[in-house]
Amino acid sequence: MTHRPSSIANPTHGDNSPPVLSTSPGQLIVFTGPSGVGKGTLLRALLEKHPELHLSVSATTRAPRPGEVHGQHYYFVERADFEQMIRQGDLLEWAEFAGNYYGTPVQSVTVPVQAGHWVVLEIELDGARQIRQRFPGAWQIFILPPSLEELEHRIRQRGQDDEAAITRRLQRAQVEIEAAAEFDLQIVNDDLEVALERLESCLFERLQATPPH
Ligand SMILES: Nc1nc2c(ncn2[C@@H]2O[C@H](COP(=O)(O)OP(=O)(O)O)[C@@H](O)[C@H]2O)c(=O)[nH]1
Ligand SMILES: Nc1ncnc2c1ncn2[C@@H]1O[C@H](COP(=O)(O)OP(=O)(O)O)[C@@H](O)[C@H]1O
Repeated sequence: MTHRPSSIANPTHGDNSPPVLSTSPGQLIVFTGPSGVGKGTLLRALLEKHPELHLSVSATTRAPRPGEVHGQHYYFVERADFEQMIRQGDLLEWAEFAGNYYGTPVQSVTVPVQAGHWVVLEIELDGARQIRQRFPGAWQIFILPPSLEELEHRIRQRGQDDEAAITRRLQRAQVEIEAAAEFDLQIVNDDLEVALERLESCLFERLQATPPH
């Protein structure tokens, strides 16, 4: 467990509840699921078909992977800067995952949602729980792997993480999967096309009533 400065409050750790916020006139959609399950792959395919969806860019202290671009995949920041963002209230939610901080900048959500857009967050379990408290109107989707063996296979064949990072991700995966029932919708990402079709149909059926601007 990484040292957490005592002045940094995290809503999932029993601190004062932050104010409840509205997703109107837009929509807020949260994607959660264990590392390696295929969230990024599914989201890329969804956004290609539906460029009207806005993907929120998170801040992280993780080092960039080859090909990752600052401001596009993540805002890559130092730990001290991230902790300052927390203190300043610049993050809607944040969590530590596999030894690094991850968080959603307030502006990445409030500006497009207030402009009437549909905003997608791809975040881990602690963060999804914080968003559920702050935005009761958000729609939360959990992506499941067909099995833990297939999940490990996908993380390994992606070839992006060292052995220690893989172990931390797999340990956390079991905890996250146990929380899947908390979410509004669960989708098993076995066959990618089937999962994408289910995601698309559920998403647009559910959100049709308020189309994006
Ligand atoms: N709470 C929170 N989690 C995030 C955020 N951005 C990314 N994550 C999650 O952090 C975890 C690790 O992400 P990453 O290092 O990119 O690894 P990957 O999911 O294995 O590709 C994943 O579960 C992401 O969904 C964020 O802004 N807040
Ligand atoms: N349905 C699927 N079947 C087989 N492999 C998949 C499927 N979905 C994703 N993958 C692969 O699994 C690996 C992890 O996917 P990724 O999207 O990076 O996961 P996440 O964003 O959840 O960490 C990638 O190599 C990706 O190509």
